[in-house]
Amino acid sequence: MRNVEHYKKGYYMPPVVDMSWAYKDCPDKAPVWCSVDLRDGNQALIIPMSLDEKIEFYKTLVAMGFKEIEVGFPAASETEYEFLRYLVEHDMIPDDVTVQVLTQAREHIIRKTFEALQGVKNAIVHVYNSTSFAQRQQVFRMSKEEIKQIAVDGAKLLQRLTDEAGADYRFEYSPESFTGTEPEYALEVCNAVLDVWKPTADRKAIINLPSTVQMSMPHVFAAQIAYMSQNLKYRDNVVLSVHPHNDRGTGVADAEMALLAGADRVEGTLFGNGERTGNVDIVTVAMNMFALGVDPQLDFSNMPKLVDTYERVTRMHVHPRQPYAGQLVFAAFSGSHQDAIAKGMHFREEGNEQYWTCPYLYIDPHDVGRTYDSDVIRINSQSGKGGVGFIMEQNYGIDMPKKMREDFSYFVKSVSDHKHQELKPAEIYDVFEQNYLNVGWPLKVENFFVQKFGGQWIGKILVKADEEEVILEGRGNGQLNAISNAICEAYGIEIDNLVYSEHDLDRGSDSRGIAYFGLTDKQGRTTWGAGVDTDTMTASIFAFITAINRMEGMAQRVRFRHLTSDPAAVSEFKAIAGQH
Ligand SMILES: CC(=O)SCCNC(=O)CCNC(=O)[C@H](O)C(C)(C)COP(=O)(O)OP(=O)(O)OC[C@H]1O[C@@H](n2cnc3c(N)ncnc32)[C@H](O)[C@@H]1OP(=O)(O)O
Ligand SMILES: CC(C)C(=O)C(=O)O
Repeated sequence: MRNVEHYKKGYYMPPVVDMSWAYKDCPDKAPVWCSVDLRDGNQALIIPMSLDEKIEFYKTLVAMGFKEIEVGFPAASETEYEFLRYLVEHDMIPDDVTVQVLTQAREHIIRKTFEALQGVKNAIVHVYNSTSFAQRQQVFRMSKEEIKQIAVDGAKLLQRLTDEAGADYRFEYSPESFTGTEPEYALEVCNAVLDVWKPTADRKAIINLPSTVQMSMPHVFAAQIAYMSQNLKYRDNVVLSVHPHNDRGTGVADAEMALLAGADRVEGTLFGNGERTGNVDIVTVAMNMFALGVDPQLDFSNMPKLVDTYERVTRMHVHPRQPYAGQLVFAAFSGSHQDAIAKGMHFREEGNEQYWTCPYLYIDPHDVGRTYDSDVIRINSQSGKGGVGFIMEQNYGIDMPKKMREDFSYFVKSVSDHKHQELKPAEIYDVFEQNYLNVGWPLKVENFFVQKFGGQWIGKILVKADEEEVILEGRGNGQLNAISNAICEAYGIEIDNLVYSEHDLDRGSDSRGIAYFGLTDKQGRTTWGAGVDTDTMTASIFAFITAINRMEGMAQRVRFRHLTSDPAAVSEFKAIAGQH
């Protein structure tokens, strides 16, 4: 790459690097979650949310179980200010929910923020200033002492205004751009702020460490968090929070490793909306816990609805591959995956496994409100018999013999390949119907009857062949055998092997059955057919005729052996068969 020499590591390792947290495999309980969708997420939108949109999003967050919600930056705009006022005036802050507001460490902005807070019972006032080397050098052009003083002055003003208001607000401080700050200096600033607030067990302070811009691999961030966690003053009375962004695409890893390294709280957004590449995606972090058997204490059981609300109010889109939430994240198109999933589902249905272990599906799609039918097994030219069979069985109750599934799946594959598109269950059924079900050309069954004489069955079948109605007659040791012999003898068909099965399609007195025939000729070529009728014998004959009709060269055979029957005999047959 050109210009690589323009880059260097912009982060700082802590003076003591403790990696012992890496021996833990997973957080053992949910952290405190704080949604910053309405602030950090909102400030990153092309068109920030309107009042109504913020209200809808807020209600969604409360319903999901968020207990801490950063509702905005009240000093930023009228909408932000009005939104908080609306929540207060419409009594929309449940007792167990704390609203959080963000403010720069500047007096007039803090004052405006407090104005907006009037009447709020449970609030967190979140004050920040940037501490990084680059911001000190380029933005503020201030010394470390001067930057620390901004934080301390801001902390003092928060305390004073809270006392004046007779309120019980909690406080949060963020050394913004923490990841570009020397850890010892970040610690010094945070401890100076804590010395102002003197947090107690019943009024803890939040120290929030943001990867405002991600700069390192996640384990480095976690080492920084471990250092802060181990060296912050008043640690027992401090809630250590992280606020990862996603510039390196590892926001989730930052959050997860930080939790192992000592963080108690995570600030993030749904689906990772936020500045640039976004904030950490709380959905993924929480669902990752869920998938390891740890209750995240947030409700994602209707993910499609959540996605819909989010997309509508933010005008952002959830990527089809977004973990747990994307349109395609449970979809299996490829044959071997479908086969394994279908078998895994059967294994589970048989009551074999207490835990979710289905191959290729990390979690049960039902747990996030998705369905197997439309979300999991999806059919295109990469699909195989397992998936096609699963769709036919789940949607239409059609349980073909194994080899027939294979035959059918190649058919479906090729239709999808030629159309160059995915096939929906109804389209797959159409392919089945047109090619395998009651196919009536070149031979069409008009009617039949069978009678037993002595030990033998005599079958007569009236078929339409080449526009001619013909009666065929055969004998056999069973009813079906007599009819099939009638057809095979008439057209010189030799069958080497035969597969037959049938099952009910529906339940009830007039339920239909489906029969399947696989016929293998002397050259080893197999054709398949299915027949549906309320009468099993009729369904079987339809299936047989379909399989015959699908044999190679059958049309020529019918034409070549042009058979005729006396019209009087046909009328007589119809009359007799009609009585049966
Ligand atoms: C990483 C984050 O996401 S932090 C949150 C960022 N979010 C936002 O900024 C959205 C809302 N912000 C706003 O609407 C506006 O910035 C306002 C209303 C808060 C303030 O507006 P303004 O005063 O016009 O401008 P602006 O934010 O650019 O202020 C820059 C000045 O504040 C100083 N400043 C910036 N942040 C801070 C801070 N956290 N604490 C103290 N001073 C700060 C800058 O050094 C600069 O000082 P200077 O005027 O002496 O050069
Ligand atoms: C205000 C702070 C926490 C922030 O949004 C950031 O640093 O990303």
